[in-house]
Amino acid sequence: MNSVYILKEGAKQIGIDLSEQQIQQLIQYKELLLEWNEKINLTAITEERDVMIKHFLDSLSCVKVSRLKNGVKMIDVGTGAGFPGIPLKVYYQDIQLTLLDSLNKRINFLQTVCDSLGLKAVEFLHGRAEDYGNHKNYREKYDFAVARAVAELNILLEYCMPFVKVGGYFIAQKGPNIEEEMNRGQKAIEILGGKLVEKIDIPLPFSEINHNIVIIKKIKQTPTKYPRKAGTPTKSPLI
Ligand SMILES: C[S@@+](CC[C@H](N)C(=O)[O-])C[C@H]1O[C@@H](n2cnc3c(N)ncnc32)[C@H](O)[C@@H]1O
Repeated sequence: MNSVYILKEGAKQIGIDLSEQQIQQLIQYKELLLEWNEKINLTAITEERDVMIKHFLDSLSCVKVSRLKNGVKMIDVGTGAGFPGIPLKVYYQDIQLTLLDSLNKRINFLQTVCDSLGLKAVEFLHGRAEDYGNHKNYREKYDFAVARAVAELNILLEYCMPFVKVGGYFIAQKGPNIEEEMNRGQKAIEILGGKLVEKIDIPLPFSEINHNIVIIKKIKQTPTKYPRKAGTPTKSPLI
């Protein structure tokens, strides 16, 4: 199976159609990812097939969140090499996207990708979620915060909920078997002004693995003492 086939068919399995242009943008992204990965550490996934499935299709599975649509303002917290933010931007060309990561080399890579793919309305932030979450230009300014593979839910909630407007959503992309992690996150959801909406169990195309998407709605403002200073959410997670 070649990459184009995997993307086209995998997208159909998720329930979306990718245009020729979107396929070409993702192929170009894959080329840049593998090229830059030889110089800076971006991903441990280097087989083309795995990049298509475990990075691109997995990121695109967020489209299962019915509230996500063109026009929204979204921040991807701890985006790394751009997941899930960039594949979502390729699909919903009109979202206003902010990509945040604490590693500057990754931010440089993301700027190159967005320039090369012609993706507009993307903002790049280098720094820690705990610092930007307290900044007036970013706090409670987003319809959606998304994050994949950054931290356990109770820590991740403290990174992400401060960015979300009241009435907006936090989407956490998680692996299989997350019941315990969700139990440990209950308290943090409440403290930070959230309400669990649903957990969607999603089969990853061409794979045996099921992934989960946890959707949390922000129902009231996050108390101003959160996020605590950089490093504290990891050292003493809310429980
Ligand atoms: C394991 S990588 C995952 C990257 C990407 N989301 C993915 O799914 O492939 C975690 C990323 O989160 C970033 N990160 C971790 N803690 C962070 C924080 N407190 N603020 C901003 N970025 C953070 C790291 O620099 C790293 O790039």
